[in-house]
Amino acid sequence: MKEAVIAYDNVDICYDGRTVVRQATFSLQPGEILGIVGESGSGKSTLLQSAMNLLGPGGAVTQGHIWFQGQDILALSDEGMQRLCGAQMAMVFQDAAASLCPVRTIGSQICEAAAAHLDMGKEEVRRQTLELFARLGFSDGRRVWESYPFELSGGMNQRAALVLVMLLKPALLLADEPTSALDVCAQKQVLDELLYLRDQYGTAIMLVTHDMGVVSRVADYVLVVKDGQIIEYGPAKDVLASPAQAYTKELLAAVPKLRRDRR
Ligand SMILES: Nc1ncnc2c1ncn2[C@@H]1O[C@H](COP(=O)(O)OP(=O)(O)OP(=O)(O)O)[C@@H](O)[C@H]1O
Repeated sequence: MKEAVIAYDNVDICYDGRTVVRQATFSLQPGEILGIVGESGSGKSTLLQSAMNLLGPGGAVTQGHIWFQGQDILALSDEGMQRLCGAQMAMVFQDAAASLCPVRTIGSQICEAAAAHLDMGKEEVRRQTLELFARLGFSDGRRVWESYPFELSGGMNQRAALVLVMLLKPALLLADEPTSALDVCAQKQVLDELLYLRDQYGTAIMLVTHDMGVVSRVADYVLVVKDGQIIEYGPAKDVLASPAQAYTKELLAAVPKLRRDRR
């Protein structure tokens, strides 16, 4: 078995002394997509944020280890963490525009992020980005490159954020509800981009979502969190076909018809 891209080993996470995630243990191999589901406040985002040391001042991992490609990330210095973030571990959020700078074009933001992590000139970054835009079916890639985030739809901003991730080719993408704010059409395009990222670059993806339909479409494994505890974890096809926990059945009951039409 290959080394895990990321492995949580008996992890507890607290905010201001209150434990909100308990004994989390799971791992992802290269190219695997893990769907993380559970009701609001169950600890899904906290799990993602802990991998990037983004818990904020009141938050801390108080027990266990998080291993990234064999390195104990909780023991990394700030510089060590900064080297990992972006180049090897990237994150996308529900509101892509909010994570982009409002007063700079998509193109200049892609160039800046690429300059921080890639040995590539601006012209080459532009060429590769426009090539990816074209391959991913953007109808007018040049316009997107020259646009400010507010000039684009939420779906287009999310897709552009994922193209930046594709340039960086990280080993791990943390995706926090990347499709929740989008209409059905944009949702499909973003899911297709996640699959493209995984298939082309072998990126493993931790995907937080409320939507079991999204899980059924792209996830290889599913992790169900309730009140900070993992209550079910296994191959998506098994968990979706015969959930062991009543709570998972309830989540599934909210989806009228599940389709795994891409796999
Ligand atoms: N910065 C913070 N400070 C204090 N408590 C926090 C902080 N962030 C999250 N929490 C608490 O931690 C628990 C888990 O929150 P988290 O955001 O991880 O849940 P979630 O499953 O991602 O919810 P949602 O689906 O609504 O985004 C909640 O009780 C929440 O109130």
